[in-house]
Amino acid sequence: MALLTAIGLMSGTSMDGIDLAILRSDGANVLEFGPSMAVAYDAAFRRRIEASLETAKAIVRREDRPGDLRDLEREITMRHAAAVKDFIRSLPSKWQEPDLIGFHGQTVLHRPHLGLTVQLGDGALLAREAGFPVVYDMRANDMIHGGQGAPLVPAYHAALARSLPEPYATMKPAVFVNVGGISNITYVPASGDPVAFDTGPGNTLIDQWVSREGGVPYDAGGTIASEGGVVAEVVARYLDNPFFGKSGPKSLDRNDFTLALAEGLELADGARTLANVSAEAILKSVEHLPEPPRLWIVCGGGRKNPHIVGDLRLGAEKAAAEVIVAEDAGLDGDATEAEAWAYLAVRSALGLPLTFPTTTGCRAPVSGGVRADP
Ligand SMILES: Nc1ncnc2c1ncn2[C@@H]1O[C@H](COP(=O)(O)OP(=O)(O)OP(=O)(O)O)[C@@H](O)[C@H]1O
Ligand SMILES: CC(=O)N[C@H]1[C@@H]2OC[C@@H](O2)[C@@H](O)[C@@H]1O[C@H](C)C(=O)O
Repeated sequence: MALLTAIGLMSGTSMDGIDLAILRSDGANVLEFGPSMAVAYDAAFRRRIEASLETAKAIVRREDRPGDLRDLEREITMRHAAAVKDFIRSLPSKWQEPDLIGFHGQTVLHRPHLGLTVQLGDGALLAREAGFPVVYDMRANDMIHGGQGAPLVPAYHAALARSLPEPYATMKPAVFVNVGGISNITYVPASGDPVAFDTGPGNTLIDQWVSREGGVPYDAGGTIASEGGVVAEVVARYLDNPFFGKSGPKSLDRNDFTLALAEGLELADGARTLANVSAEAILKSVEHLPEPPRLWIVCGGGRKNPHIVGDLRLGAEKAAAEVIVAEDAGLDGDATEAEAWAYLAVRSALGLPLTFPTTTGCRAPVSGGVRADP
């Protein structure tokens, strides 16, 4: 089978910037990992993207670009192009000629029940600017085939699960948790298909809270939360949401959960309580899994919040499961999603499925993505 080298670009729901990674894959396994990089968005640009989520609510057809969304799409794409050029310049020579770029774009609207998902990102412009073929718009085809359009990272998690080091390789079922803006999980059994769905708020509520109440973009190292306590009634109110009672496939829009239920808390109590909400939301997913997991592998920015990981560990230990972060298994937890988009670009180029009935609810395994050549 062909071996392809791909760069993956992810700008997720946390809207904190662009993650980049490069790898070589045959579409089934990753044969070699290259370096990764992150480019942070400045605060003003992050606010502009945040504001665009409001504007995007007017979108009816996915090609609509109300207000300044067309300009913003161009700006996002040009920032990705600059990031790719910097990344390639920084790479050892053996990585400098990628076959493909996998481009996620910025999700500004996700309405799975309407079959509508919108990622701002002009793949043709990126291909021209970067000078390499681009695979983009990877969620749309899944929706056309009855899927939620998210999460897409499970195909990659399943590949990672096949190459975990001991003792983790044999600890199945294993669950990969991506604690990004929203959290999502991939359940990998010893045999059979992976099961995946979004599990609830990840970092978004914490970020919004500490930004509004404390003027900082995120609770670095969970230090703000360390000064506070969990307010159990608030956690209970969040977990009362009907979303948690539904089995998968299911996916969330960034704005499906808001700070409304946390209003009135002190800064530190709010940060601590919302970290607990993130952990409890993940633990609740066990109700919808075929069997209780033995191992949780935490990826995404939220693994750096010791309260999220600590609360998850406390809950998991009650069910005799172990919680590790990506690095414990030799993985790069900051780069996982960017790697996933590189891997998915390779699968798209080879015509392999990106999503499955058990991960997004599509009617049959389907490929996806649109290719743009320079
Ligand atoms: N040192 C840290 N301490 C605590 N939290 C952190 C730290 N670094 C990052 N984070 C959190 O992680 C978030 C970024 O996570 P990540 O990059 O996984 O999100 P994302 O790419 O938007 O993901 P997704 O697409 O899955 O929503 C930040 O907004 C912040 O809340
Ligand atoms: C529509 C959209 O962009 N969803 C994101 C978001 O962020 C996390 C979660 O919600 C997940 O469903 C998805 O991203 C990951 C990377 C995915 O598709 O696997």
